[in-house]
This record gives sequence, structure tokens and C-alpha cells, in this order.
Amino acid sequence: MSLACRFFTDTEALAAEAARLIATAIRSAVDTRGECILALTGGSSPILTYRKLTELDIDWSKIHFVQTDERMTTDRNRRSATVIESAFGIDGAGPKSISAQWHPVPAGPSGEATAAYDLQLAAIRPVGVPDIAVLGLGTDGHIASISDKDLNSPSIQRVIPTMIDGEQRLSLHPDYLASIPTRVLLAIGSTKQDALASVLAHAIGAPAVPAAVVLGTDGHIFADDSARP
Ligand SMILES: O=C(O)[C@H](O)[C@@H](O)[C@H](O)[C@H](O)COP(=O)(O)O
Repeated sequence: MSLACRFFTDTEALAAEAARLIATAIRSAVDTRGECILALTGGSSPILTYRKLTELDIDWSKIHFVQTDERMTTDRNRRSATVIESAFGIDGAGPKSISAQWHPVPAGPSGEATAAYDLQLAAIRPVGVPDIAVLGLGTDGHIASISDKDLNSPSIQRVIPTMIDGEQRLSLHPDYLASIPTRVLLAIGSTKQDALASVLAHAIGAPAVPAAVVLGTDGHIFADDSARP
């Protein structure tokens, strides 16, 4: 199996195709386990894919949404949870467009939020990992909120405290992320060229950036033409 990387001239087509792949994985998890856990990142690249997903025929009552990572800030506008809520129409103030069960990272100091989210994930699925992860690509090769220095952190935890650009975050552990059966990376924009080049070069022996570690040899990359290295 090799890392599948597809380029699209049109971001609508990219999002539609990515949503189709994710929907197929969701249906397969629901068929085999009766439920599906979808781990979602924030950022800008996945928003259209999230919107397209809501238009597909999925039994949302069997779906759990968890987060791959989050910023430890009280500023709602900077939290990935807000991006996810807005894209899927999960809004406490208004009608829900879908009925998935949503498990956002709790606000609060990094240490407490990390421990609390670890327990929350364990309660949803005591053994095993989510079924699907939807991820973005940082210009430095980070994925979720995993940077180079997090790659060797002890692997007994599902969730670890991290730091990106001097900001405290938490993230699913790289080994935990890498064990998720379906991992989909969305990379949109010319600023992704270098990072995408590094991810693809890992397959031919270049040192691993975090995104390459998490995607492994059987991840899926959906990129637009402007991100093409
Ligand atoms: O910001 C976040 O929520 C993620 O932690 C981060 O890993 C993101 O996915 C990448 O930085 C790409 O972001 P864009 O999709 O906005 O380019």
C-alpha cells in the first residue's frame, strides 16, 4: 500500500471527493461496529469537506465527533471546536443540521484539559482508536498539533499537551493518530508546497516530518493544484 495523493484543480471537487471517501469509511464503521468515531481538525482546509459531508446520506445518530487537537485559549474564535461547530451546523443557539454526538475539548488550563480529554476519549471507546481522522497540514509539516519535538513523547497517553508557534495546545498522540484506520489529509493553498514535498519525499527516504509519520504508507492526501510541490 502506498500513500495516495490526489491533486485537484477545483477545491469544490476536492471537497466532494474527500467527503465521499470519508462517508464510505463512516458507513463501513457503522456497518461493522454500529457506530463511528470521527476525529476532526480545525483550520481552513477541511471546512468545505465538512460542509459537503453534511449533504451526504449518513446516519448521523451513530456518529461521534471528537477533536484531533485544540488551542488552549478562551478566545472562541480561535478554537478549532468553533470551526467544526460552524462547518457542521452544530450550534447551541440554533438548529443542528446533523445529530452526531459532539465531544469538544473542554476549555481550561492545558494540563487539566489534556487529562480530561484523555478520559473522555476512553469513555467513548475504552479500547481502540477512532475510525477516521480528518487532518490539515501545517506549513512546517505539523499535523493536528504535533510538531517534530512531539514525535518521541511517551505513548501511553491518547492526548498530550503540545505547543505550536509558542501557543499551548493539546493533540492526539502521534502513535494514536497513526493507528486510526482511515487518515485523510486536506492541503489547500500554495503555502503547503514545501510541507507536502517533505511528506511525499519521506516515501523515498527523506527524514519524516510529523505529517509523514501520521499518514504512514496508507493515508490519503487531497491537495489542490496550488499545493503541488
Ligand atoms: O489549525 C489547526 O486547527 C490544526 O491544528 C493545524 O494542524 C491545521 O490543520 C494546519 O495548520 C493547517 O491549517 P489550514 O488548513 O488552515 O491551512
